[in-house]
Amino acid sequence: MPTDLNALRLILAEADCLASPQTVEQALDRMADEITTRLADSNPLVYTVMNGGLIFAGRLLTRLPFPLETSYLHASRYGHALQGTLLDWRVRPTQDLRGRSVLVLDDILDEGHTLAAIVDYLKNEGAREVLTAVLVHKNHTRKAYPGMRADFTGVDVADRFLFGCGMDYKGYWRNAPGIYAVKGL
Ligand SMILES: O=P(O)(O)OC[C@H]1O[C@H](OP(=O)(O)OP(=O)(O)O)[C@H](O)[C@@H]1O
Ligand code: HPA
Repeated sequence: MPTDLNALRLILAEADCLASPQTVEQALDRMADEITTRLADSNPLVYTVMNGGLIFAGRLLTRLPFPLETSYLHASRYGHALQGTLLDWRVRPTQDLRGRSVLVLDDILDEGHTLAAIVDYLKNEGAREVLTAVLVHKNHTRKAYPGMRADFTGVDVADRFLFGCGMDYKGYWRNAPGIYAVKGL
């Protein structure tokens, strides 16, 4: 079936904006300051979690004024679905992690199973410390463990289905510049 582009345009037009592009910019500036304070002298290896972390990482990394290395990994639990299932590792890290400080960047901590599995994996590979940064923390009590939070968070938002700034609605609108909730979801 051909993609219904007008239906996709309507999704954005009717969505609730939970964080404006300006709010996102301010959150990125604050996160960059916090991460710089914590990691400027640690020579970190910074992993972007594909695909959702791509836009967040691109916007954050140029704000970090210290030496670091970048790489990516790909783990997916949702595909284009609105609910998560088992984590599917598509690209695992290949670098030597022994003794390294590692920072993981992703768009959202929703239930947290994705980040929890990635952190476990990186620690098992010998990382000295693994820190996490997400643009969005979704407020609810269904986390992988009670009280789970990333080390660095951009904005806390309501328990809705979100898109924009890397988060997709059925594969679309990762490119939307703010953080939006689908009407009725
Ligand atoms: O906290 P959780 O409930 O585990 O969900 C968060 C994860 O879900 C999304 O990835 P997704 O599986 O949709 O893959 P994608 O990044 O390729 O869209 C998002 O980018 C996070 O990685
Ligand atoms: O609310 C969401 N939107 C898009 N992708 C996601 N992955 C986990 N939660 C979400």
